[in-house]
Amino acid sequence: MTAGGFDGVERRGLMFVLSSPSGAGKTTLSRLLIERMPGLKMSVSATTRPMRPGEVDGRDYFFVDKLRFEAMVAQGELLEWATVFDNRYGTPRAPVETALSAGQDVLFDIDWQGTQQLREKARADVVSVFILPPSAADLEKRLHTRAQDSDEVIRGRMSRATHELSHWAEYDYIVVNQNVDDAFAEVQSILKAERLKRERRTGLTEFVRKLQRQLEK
Ligand SMILES: Nc1nc2c(ncn2[C@@H]2O[C@H](COP(=O)(O)OP(=O)(O)O)[C@@H](O)[C@H]2O)c(=O)[nH]1
Ligand SMILES: Nc1ncnc2c1ncn2[C@@H]1O[C@H](COP(=O)(O)OP(=O)(O)O)[C@@H](O)[C@H]1O
Repeated sequence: MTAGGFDGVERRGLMFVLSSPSGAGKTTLSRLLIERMPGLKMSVSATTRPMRPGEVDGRDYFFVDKLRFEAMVAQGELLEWATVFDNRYGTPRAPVETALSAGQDVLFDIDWQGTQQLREKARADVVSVFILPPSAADLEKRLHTRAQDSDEVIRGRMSRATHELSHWAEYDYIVVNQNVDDAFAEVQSILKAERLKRERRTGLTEFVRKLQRQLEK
């Protein structure tokens, strides 16, 4: 898992995880990150939930039926998986491994159960961010303005928010998404700083040795 650093120092790729109660803004922030941060690739999950208007199969999710999902689990094709809102969600393993070994970082929009599983598998390579809404009223308003779920589904998502929220302390960073631009700038700073962590920069010894040789001349 060696990535070419932007400054010429080799480093390991990282797994950048965003989680939040539904409606807090993970999808919005993920899209901005993918658009604006070179070297970052989205992990597209498989799900058994129905497609929402505007979603595209293979871009937003791989929409599969229960049988196909079970087969993916049985064949070890998923890096992690969980049941959320009575639907199954899971991360296909192969694209993540390919991206990391090609020197890219991978972005995950997954829940706390998936984050725990990734952490168990690759603690040193996981950087996790929990996104909070500014208030419960804002969260509900956002779920309504997204206008993609029925009132009943929205009620379900609101009541699950309390449970999701209870996992905030398991995350490395907490960002309050009041204003999208500010929240994006914060998430972007986290990624930029994490890319510079010494332990991840496997090429540092060689880089510094080269500098020393140049200085000794
Ligand atoms: N563990 C796990 N959770 C996932 C995965 N994909 C999506 N999720 C989570 O499932 C939850 C529901 O996602 P979704 O139905 O798209 O609704 P959203 O919360 O409005 O984005 C969110 O908390 C996602 O982060 C996955 O591959 N694994
Ligand atoms: N800071 C914000 N202020 C106002 N609306 C927002 C903000 N961030 C996201 N939204 C809107 O809230 C809704 C839910 O956001 P989304 O990114 O789909 O959340 P999640 O992926 O966490 O469920 C969307 O309609 C989105 O445009």
